[in-house]
Parts: sequence; C-alpha cells; structure tokens
Amino acid sequence: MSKLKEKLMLSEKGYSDLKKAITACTITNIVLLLPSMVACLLFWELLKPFTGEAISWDALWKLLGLGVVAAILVFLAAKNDYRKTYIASYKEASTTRLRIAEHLRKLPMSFFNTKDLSDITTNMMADCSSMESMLSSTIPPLIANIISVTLICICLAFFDWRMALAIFCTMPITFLIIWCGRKLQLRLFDKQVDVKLEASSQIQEYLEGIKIIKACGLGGSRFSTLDKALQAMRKIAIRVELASGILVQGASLVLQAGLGITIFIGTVLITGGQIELLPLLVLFMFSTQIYGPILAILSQLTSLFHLGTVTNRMRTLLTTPAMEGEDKDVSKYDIELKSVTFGYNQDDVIKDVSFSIPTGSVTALVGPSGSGKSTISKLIARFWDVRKGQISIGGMDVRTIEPEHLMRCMSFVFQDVTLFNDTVFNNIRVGNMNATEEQVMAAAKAAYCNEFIQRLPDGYQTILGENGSTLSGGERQRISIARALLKDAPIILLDEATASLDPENEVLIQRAIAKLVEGKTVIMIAHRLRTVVDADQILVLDNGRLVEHGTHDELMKKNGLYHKLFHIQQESLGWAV
Ligand SMILES: Nc1ncnc2c1ncn2[C@@H]1O[C@H](COP(=O)(O)OP(=O)(O)OP(=O)(O)O)[C@@H](O)[C@H]1O
Repeated sequence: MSKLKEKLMLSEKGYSDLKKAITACTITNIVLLLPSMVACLLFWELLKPFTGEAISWDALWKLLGLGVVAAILVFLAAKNDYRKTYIASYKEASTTRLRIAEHLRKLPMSFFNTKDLSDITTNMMADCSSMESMLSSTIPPLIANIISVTLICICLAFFDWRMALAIFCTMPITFLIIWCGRKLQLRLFDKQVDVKLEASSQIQEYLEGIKIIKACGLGGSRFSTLDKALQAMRKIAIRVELASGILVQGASLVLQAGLGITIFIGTVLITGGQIELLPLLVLFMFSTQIYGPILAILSQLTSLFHLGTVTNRMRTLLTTPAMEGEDKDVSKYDIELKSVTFGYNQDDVIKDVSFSIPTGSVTALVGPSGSGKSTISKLIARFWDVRKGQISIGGMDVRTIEPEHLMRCMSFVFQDVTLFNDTVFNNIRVGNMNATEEQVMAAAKAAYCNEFIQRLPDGYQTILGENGSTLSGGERQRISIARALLKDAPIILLDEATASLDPENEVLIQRAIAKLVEGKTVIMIAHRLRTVVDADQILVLDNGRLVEHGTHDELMKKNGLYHKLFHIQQESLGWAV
C-alpha cells in the first residue's frame, strides 16, 4: 500500500483517504452480496415443492424482511462509499494541482525554457483528472473487488470445493490474457499521450496566433496542421479503445466459458449422486453473479496499467529541484558581478562579465540586440543561476538567498507587461498585497494611471480581461509602474519601457519612472542611448562581453562601440519616412 502512495505521489491525507475509500468499497461489495444471498435462499425455498417439501410461508416473510434490511444496508454502504471515494479523490486532485502550482513558482526559469506551456497545463489538468479517476473509480473498487472475490472463493470452496474449482478454473487464463496485452496497451497509451500533447499545443498556437493567421491569410495551412493533429488524436483514441476492448472482451469470453464448465461438472456430480439438486441450483445461480466483479477487475486492471504514464510526468515535474536558499533579509543594496559566465543552452551568452553597482546609483546596460542586456538583469534577479562566477547583493551571494526573499528587494518594469484577468485595482495591488485602498490609489495617481482608469466603465473595479487585452501599450506600462511604486523596493530593474510608445505616453511614463527611481539602486536596459546620458555609469555589452564602461562623456571620448552606437542613433533621429 505504501508503494501505491509513492507511485501516486499522494499527500498523507490523500493516502489515509485512499485507505478509507478501499475499506468503504470493500464493505459495499460485501454488503452487495446480501441481496444475492437473500435471492438464493428465496430460490431455495421456492424450489422445495420439487423435492417433495412444503414451502414455509414463515421463512418467506423472514426472507422478505431480510431483503428490506439488505436494501437499506446497500443504500447506506453505497452512500458512505461515494463520500469516501469520490469526494476524497476530488480533494486530493485539487491538493495535487495546488502542489504543482506552488512548486512551479519555485522552479528555476531553465525548467520553463525546456517545457512547453501546454505540457504543464496537461500536467495540472488532464494528469490530475486521470489521477482523480484512478483514486475514485479504479483503485478502491479494484482492491475491494479482489477482496470480495477472494472471500466468495473461500466460502464456495467450503460449500463445495469441486464446484468452486469449476467456477474459477478459467480465471488464471483471463488474467494471463490481460497481462500479455499489457505491453501493447502501454505503448498505445504512451503514444496517445504524445499525440494529445501535440494537439493541445497546436490548438494553443492556433488560438494565440489567430491575429497573424488572419492578417497573413494563413487560415488554410495553419488549419490543415491543426486538422492533422486532431485527426491523429481521433485515430489513436480508436486504436487504444480497440486494443483494450479486444483484450477485455477476449478475457471475458474465456472467463464466461467457466459457466459451461460449471454446468458440466455440476451435471457429473449430480448424476454421480455427489451433490443435491437444491445446492447445485443455488451454486449455478451464484456462479452467474460472481463473474460481474471479476470482469470489473479485468477492466480496472487495464486502466491501472496507465498509472505509470500519468504519474511519471507529474513525478518529473514535482521532483525537479526548486531553487534553494536561506530566508535572509537583504539590507544593503550594492550589486557586484564577479567573472560571471552564463548560457541558456550549451553556448555561453554572458562571458566573464565583472562590474559593480553602488547603492543608490543609476546604471545603464547598453549594446546591440542580443548582446545579453536582459540576461544580465535576469541573472541579478536570480531567474537563472550563473554557470561560473558570482553575483552578490549587499555582499551576499544571490544563490544563498531564497528567491522569494530576494524578490522582496526588487521591482521590475519590463516591456512586456503581464496583467491578470482581474480588476484594475487588484492588478495594481499585485505590487503589494497588503496595501490599503488609499495606497493603491496614490500609486496609480503617481504613475499617471488615475485619469484613464476613471474613464473605464467600472473605474478601479473594471475587469481587465485576459492579459489586459482591453488596454493600450502605454496604459499597461503605467499600471506596471504603479505596481512597482506600490512595492517600493530598493532595487529597480527597468527594461527600457518607453521603446515603442507615442510621445504623449512616453512623457507620462518618463515622469512616472522618475518618481519610481528616486533614491533607488537602478539598473536600466536602454535601447535609445539619449535616455542614458545622465546615468552614473554605462556598461556597454557586445556579444555577451563587457567591452566598455564609464559615464556618457567618458565613453564618448573613448571613441569605441558606445560612440559608434550613439552616432548611428543620432543620425537615425533625423530620418523621416
Ligand atoms: N530563454 C532563452 N533561451 C535561449 N536563449 C535565449 C533566451 N533568452 C535569450 N536568449 C539568447 O541569449 C542571447 C542574449 O539575449 P538577451 O535577451 O539577453 O539580449 P538583449 O541584449 O537583451 O537583446 P535585445 O536588445 O534584443 O532585447 C541572445 O542570443 C538570445 O537569443
């Protein structure tokens, strides 16, 4: 049983609930035998005239009473069984989904680099649902059926071992058939999981790219790719059903051949005078009922074979090591990079970079596209851990600080702002979940959001829709600045937020940023060099290396890459289309 706990990755509560569910199912199965036993006894009583005995009406009334009691017991047992299996399994699946969500939060970004979003969604939804149905409709009934069939087998053996042998003689062959088909089923099921993943990733891509599909007239070709993925899903689903159908039906045929053997042995025994007619008829009646639970075991076993495929993916996710660190509070905010090297894959994109950023200063990261500016800011925030070298904040290696503690001292303003499908108010409060209404409003005003929020249908209570699709680029960025203002973190990471905005929005955002960075340690990634001329230091990156650093004036005098980039941009400012 504890192996099952490990295999299903159950919580302590889930494991104890599973044991209770198995007990409840077993009780239901045993109680369910009562009506059959009453029916057999009734049958026996009604057949008495054929053996020259008289029917006892007293016994018939008693059996009727027993039947009513059996029906009540069946109802109570089934109710208890439902509560213990279904409700407990829904609770456990929801606990597992939360466990996955909680764990995902702690994983390094490198994990998301290698995993498809639809894969993780499948983990959280489909795999947890499969686990839910294993916990409710497969494992407890399977174990309960095994227990009750064994009990019946023992009772029958006491009653007449020869007939018991006849009833169960085909059972080993049926299990052998299911066991031999296991490999084929597993192979098909693994394939089905891959095909389903491919289809869900195609659907996601189709929906996400719907704008581009319309704009570029890609409807036909994209649709046929999606169509192929869905057709593949249909084909494999039919093959999986066909394989398990053939196996279970084949096994069930063999099993029910036992009925013929039972009748044959019964006839032999009665003609040899070795069994009475009434017990024989009752045994015949019982044997027709015993195959039901055995058939249920067969189909539950085939579902159980898939358990590995379902749980292996969940296990991979839940056992991926989280980023570790101590709950240290950062109290000094100077940043230092010592010989830092890093790569997302095998190739290094940051190569032996060293620099330091004093507390309260403004540092600009500049350089050609792909030179590694964003990567450096993400390494400082410990979205990834460095490959070689060290990054420290306030003298502490960031790898020794628990990521959520580290995040408390940093605010981000990125170009791609993520907004949640929630109210504007709650979207701003993301910056500080303990902020009061007044503080949220004050941050919104300081970030020049108040005016456009008041124009929304329900003001601060307007729901923004998925990823704030109803707001303009400038409005989204001002909300992200309001969040950062509310967080009031001592270190600010800015990915040039005004890169693609109209002049009016740009002025508002520059003013909001000016308020945000007052007295803070600021690292800004700048694409337009005229925005960094006042920075305390400018770090120039090229192909992952730090090639120049200094103030604007110093770098202009050096006549190097910065000087060249600055002049190219100045010239382009004069261009007109
Ligand atoms: N998640 C990722 N996985 C793999 N490679 C990545 C990833 N993010 C960035 N890179 C690669 O790392 C290199 C540096 O990228 P980075 O985004 O840091 O450059 P950047 O200077 O900020 O570029 P830009 O100015 O265009 O935003 C690039 O070659 C890029 O293709």
